[in-house]
Amino acid sequence: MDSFFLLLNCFLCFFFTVTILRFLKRNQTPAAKLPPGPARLPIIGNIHNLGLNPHKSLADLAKVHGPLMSLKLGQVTTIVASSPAVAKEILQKHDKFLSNRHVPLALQTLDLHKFSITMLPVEPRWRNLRRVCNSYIFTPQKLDSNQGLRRDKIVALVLLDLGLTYQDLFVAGTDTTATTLEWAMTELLHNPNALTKVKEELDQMIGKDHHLEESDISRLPYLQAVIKETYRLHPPLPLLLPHKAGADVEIDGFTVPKGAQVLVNLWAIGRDSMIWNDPNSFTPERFLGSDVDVRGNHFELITFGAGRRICPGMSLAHRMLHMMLGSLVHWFDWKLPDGVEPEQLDMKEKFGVTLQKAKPLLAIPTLR
Ligand code: HEM
Repeated sequence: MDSFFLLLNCFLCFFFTVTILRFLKRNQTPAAKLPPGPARLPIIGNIHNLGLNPHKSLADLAKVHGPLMSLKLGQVTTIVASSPAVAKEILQKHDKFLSNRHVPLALQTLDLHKFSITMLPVEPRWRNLRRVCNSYIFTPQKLDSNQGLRRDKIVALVLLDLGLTYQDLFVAGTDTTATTLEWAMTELLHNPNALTKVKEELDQMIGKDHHLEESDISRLPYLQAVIKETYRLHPPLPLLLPHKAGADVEIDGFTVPKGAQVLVNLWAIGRDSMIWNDPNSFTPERFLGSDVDVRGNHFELITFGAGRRICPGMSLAHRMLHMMLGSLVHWFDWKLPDGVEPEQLDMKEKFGVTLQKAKPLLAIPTLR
C-alpha cells in the first residue's frame, strides 16, 4: 500500500511539474506566429476571460490585443476577428479554408454535425443542401410566390395572438428573427422620435386603410434604416456560428492554425467608434442615403455573415422583419406599461443561443 501511495505521489508531482513548465514556457514564448492574446491559465486557458457576455469581453480584449487575437478555450485554439478588414480576410479572402464548422462536443454526441446544414463541414452533402436552399427554397421567385402565405400569417399573428411563434420557420431562423423583431420594437419604444417617423412614413406611403405588402418595402427607406440599425446594434448571432480552419492560413503575418475555432465579433464591429459615429446610439438616419447593406459585401455590417457560409435564410428574414415590424407599427399605437418612461426601458442583453433581451419587452398595443 505504501509503495502505491509513493508511486501516486511521484506521478502527481511529475504531472504538475510538467503542466507548470508548459504553462510558463507558453507564456514566455508564445506558439509560433499565433496572433496575440491574453495570458492563459493551465487547463482552462482563457475560459475565465469570457464571463457571462463573451461578445463584450472579447470586444474589450480586442481593444488591448488587436483585431486579430488568439485565445485558448480549454484545449481549443480560438481566433477572434474584431474589425471589418480582418473579417474580410476570414470570410472572403481565405473563405475556402476557414468555412468548416467547429462543433462543440455536446452537439457531436447528438450526431448533428453529420446531417445538419448548419453543422456540416464544407463537403458534398453540405453543398447539396445549400444548393437546395439557394435554388429552390429562398429564390426571389419562390419568396414572391409564397408571400401571400406570409402576409396571411402576419395578419393572423398581429390580430389573433401577438405571442404566437413562427413554427413554420427552420430552427435556425426562428430565434434569430424573433429576437431581432423584439429588439427593433424595443429600440422604437426607447426612441419615440424614430417610432413616429416610421408611422408617418407608413401613413404617407401605404395609407391607413391598406395592408402592408412585401412589394412596398422598397418604398419605405426609413423602415429599412430602422431594421439595419437594429442589425448593427443587436446581431442575434454576435460571434457568427463558430467556423473552423481546414488548413493553416496566414493573415497579417500571423497563423490561423488548422483545426482552430474561428469567431468574428460582429457586435464589436457594430459598436466600434472608429467606424460608426456615436456607435451606441440608435440612429437609423445614418443609413439614409448610404449604400451599406447586409448582403455580405460591406464588412462593417455582416449580421448574416459573408462568403460561403452566409445565412441562406437572409432574404426571407429580411422580408419577414420589414413586414412584421411595419405591420405592428402601422396597425397599432404602442405604449409602455404604467410608470415606465422610454428612457427607463431595460436594454440589457442576455447571451445565449441568440443575443436576446435580458427581460422580455412588455408593451401595450391599441388598434389605431
Ligand atoms: C434576423 C434573422 C437572421 C439572422 C441575423 C441570421 C444570421 C445568421 C448567421 C450570422 C449565420 C452564420 C453565418 C456563418 O457562420 O458565417 C446563419 C446561418 C444560417 N442561417 Fe440564418 N439568420 C437569420 C434568419 C434565418 C432564417 C429565417 C433562416 C431559414 C429559414 C436561416 C437559416 C440559416 C441556416 C440554415 C444557417 C446555416 C448555414 C450554413 O452553415 O451553411 N437563418 N444565420
